[in-house]
Amino acid sequence: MKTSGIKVKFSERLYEKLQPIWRENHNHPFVRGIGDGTLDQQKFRFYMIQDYLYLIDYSKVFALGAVKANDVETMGKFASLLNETLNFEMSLHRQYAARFGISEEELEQAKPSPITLAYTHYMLHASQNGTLAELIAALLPCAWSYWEIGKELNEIPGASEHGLYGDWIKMYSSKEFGELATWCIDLLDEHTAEKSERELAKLEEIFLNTTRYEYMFWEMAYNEQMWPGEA
Ligand SMILES: Cc1ncc(CO)c(N)n1
Repeated sequence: MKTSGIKVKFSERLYEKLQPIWRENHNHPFVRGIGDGTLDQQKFRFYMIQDYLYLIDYSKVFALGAVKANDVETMGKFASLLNETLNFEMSLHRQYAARFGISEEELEQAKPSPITLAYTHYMLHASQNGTLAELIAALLPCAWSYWEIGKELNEIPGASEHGLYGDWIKMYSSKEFGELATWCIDLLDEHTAEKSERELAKLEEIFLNTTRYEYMFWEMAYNEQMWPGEA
């Protein structure tokens, strides 16, 4: 039996599915507040600390990617992503922390909120127990959704020049960050080209779960949500 010759890239299929969640991200008061500069600084401070903790575990997913990769080129890419996250992206957080009077030590010793913990543990679980494709499906929404948000906010006149939030917008709309996101998208497409529908369905579920966690992270930050009974 002949089937249609046109094969949709897996990332294109995911792009369709993630639309409703991304729309919620872009409309979220936290994201809008970064864009128009009205976000409460206290909420941003809370977010920065939680995001730093998040990125520590996210970096470990890249390290696991290097372990699971089957060729030197992919290993090298994961090594670059690990380096970029620890030494480029996270330096943004360290700079913001310094502006808020938070030491690096305090940053690392902060406690993760329930959502931070749930999201990072879900990603680490999928990465440790799954295939390389599952690992990439788990990590992709992070880079991809931030790049989209960064680009969108960068379109707002003056937003990237804002005294506090401008640097955040510059980071996530930057060419370097975009390359990181694009590389993850391409890698997922490469690793899913030959997969069965059953495997793709599993990857889609993982991808959509971390996409949902991205939304929940904005919500958590906006509400400065810690454990019940804790400030
Ligand atoms: C929660 C979260 N998702 C994505 C990114 C982008 O790396 C980030 N810094 N934090």
